[in-house]
Amino acid sequence: MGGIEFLKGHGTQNDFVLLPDPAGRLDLTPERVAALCDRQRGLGADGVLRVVRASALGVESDGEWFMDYRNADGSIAEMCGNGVRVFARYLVDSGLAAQGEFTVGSRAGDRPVTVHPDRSVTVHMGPATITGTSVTVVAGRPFSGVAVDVGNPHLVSVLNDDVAGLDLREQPDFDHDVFPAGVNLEFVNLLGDGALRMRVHERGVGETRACGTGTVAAVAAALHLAGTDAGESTVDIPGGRVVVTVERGSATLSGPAELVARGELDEAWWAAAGSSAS
Ligand SMILES: N[C@@H](CCC[C@H](N)C(=O)O)C(=O)O
Repeated sequence: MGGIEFLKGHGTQNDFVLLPDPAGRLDLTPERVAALCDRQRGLGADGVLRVVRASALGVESDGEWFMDYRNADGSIAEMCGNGVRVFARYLVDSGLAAQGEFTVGSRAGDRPVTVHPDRSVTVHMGPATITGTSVTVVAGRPFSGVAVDVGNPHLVSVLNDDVAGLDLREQPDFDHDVFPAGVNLEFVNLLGDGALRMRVHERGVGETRACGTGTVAAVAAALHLAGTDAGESTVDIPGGRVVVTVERGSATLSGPAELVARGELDEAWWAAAGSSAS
């Protein structure tokens, strides 16, 4: 077997290892994902994007390519908004898709994307659905929030205090009856004129510097609390800025997507990573 190709990329500093695997041959175990994403014993990333043909997985999609997304802990998630942008960037830069509009398959369904000449990418994120309310507890402090489904689960809490003051190093508590499969937790300040500032604690990762589905959830929740279901916002996250539009039944996410490096994984490391925390 030849070496296993990888790339490293990020969207507003939500960073990913990309594994081109058109025919779906890689044995991508949770252990290998966790080892790749480990910032000491691996390459380091918030998640892995396996680039595989939808037909190779037998997945129904209008797009040729399927984003097989994994969280840093090895768990599988339905959708990753920043990941789709980086995935689309890779397809265009590698000549696997033409710049402009095309569709990427994901576990949450097809996601039409537009890759712009300035290297930014817009993703049609599907509906952001308000599903109720719940509470999260951060370092002993309860915060009520709005639950939002963006293909994956979110709980958005709007704070009066600056979100910069939150300690998100530990997993915040949440209601496991409401979120049996876990939840991404967004903490938001309203900046006026619809602009938001956000920090996020991601399911399966921990605090990250950006979360695309999280920014869509945050805007949908802010609009809901303001008594409406449509609007456009900038969202400032630690890793940069994205623009989100929400309409009834659909949302878009626009922001940068960069590729940083490409190389080959060491075969002995890959083999050992499949079985234990090497
Ligand atoms: N960073 C992503 C979301 C990745 C999945 C999430 N951690 C989950 O488990 O649902 C994004 O940009 O949307």
